[in-house]
Amino acid sequence: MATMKIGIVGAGGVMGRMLIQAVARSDKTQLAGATDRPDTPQIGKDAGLVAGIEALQVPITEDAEALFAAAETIIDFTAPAASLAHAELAARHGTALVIGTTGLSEADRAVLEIHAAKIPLVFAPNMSIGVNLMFALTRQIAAVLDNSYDIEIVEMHHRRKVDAPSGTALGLGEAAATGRGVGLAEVQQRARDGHTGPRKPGDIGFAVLRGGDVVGDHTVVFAAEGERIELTHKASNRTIYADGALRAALWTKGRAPGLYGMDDVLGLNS
Ligand SMILES: NC(=O)C1=CN([C@@H]2O[C@H](COP(=O)(O)OP(=O)(O)OC[C@H]3O[C@@H](n4cnc5c(N)ncnc54)[C@H](OP(=O)(O)O)[C@@H]3O)[C@@H](O)[C@H]2O)C=CC1
Ligand SMILES: O=C(O)C1=N[C@H](C(=O)O)C[C@H](O)C1
Repeated sequence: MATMKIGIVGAGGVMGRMLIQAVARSDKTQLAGATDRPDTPQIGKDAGLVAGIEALQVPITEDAEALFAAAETIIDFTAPAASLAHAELAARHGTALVIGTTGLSEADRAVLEIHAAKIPLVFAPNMSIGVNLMFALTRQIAAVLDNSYDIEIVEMHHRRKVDAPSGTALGLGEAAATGRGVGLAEVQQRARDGHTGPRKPGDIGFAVLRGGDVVGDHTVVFAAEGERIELTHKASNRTIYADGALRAALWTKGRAPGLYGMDDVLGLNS
């Protein structure tokens, strides 16, 4: 069976290195190339050595144009502006794209939608199986419980994380709002401070913690008078994200253009 040629952008990042390891580990994929931001010390180094494995004879370059021309599918865990630039390149080259970057605005998502008219593009704030099941469970529970159950979403991540709430927390908020048949924008409480007054029925609240090396913890709380349901996911290893992204990349083969999520990849919609 022919292996899929995968390109990794943001190759020197924490997830970039995990993705290089995952591509090298799989017998279904080969590393077509790897890029990072110009001026980073990783440029010119071997992608395998940067990822902490054996040399792969693939240097990390700053030439994204060449990478998008050479690869069948690109995996991007970088930063919002970089992911938008990569989506434009992917659409121009007809290269499938998997984006795990979080912190994109509504306007950014609309831009992805435009590029996805030309290529299969999988975009998901969390590539793990567990969290994607938790999205579905959150939607189901929220559809059953009325506003006497207050929904709060708590997340904790490592001290390096730059966006808040996490993309996953916002995804859980979307799932809860969808279950309740409301728009998240109308009911979200992204932060509380000072004399806030009592909680409004129907609000969906967020609380964010940052510290140490926490990979990613998420809890959805449904709290009523007399009882509380809590759904919790704790990531202890980033391979769940890298393996999920690789699964998404393989899934794009022969797929029609469009903007897809991990629920499509995992068959959670059928
Ligand atoms: N969907 C999911 O399952 C998951 C999503 N994430 C998300 O992935 C993203 C990355 O996370 P993480 O790996 O921890 O972050 P890092 O900061 O470690 O890595 C990001 C990498 O992208 C590089 N980069 C930035 N701009 C560009 C550019 N224009 N071209 C090429 N490379 C660029 C950075 O370079 P430099 O350092 O020089 O700026 C860095 O190497 C975050 O948004 C995070 O929330 C993380 C885990 C799971
Ligand atoms: O930055 C991270 O590390 C993570 N980001 C994603 C998010 O914002 O939800 C996914 C995961 O929680 C790890």
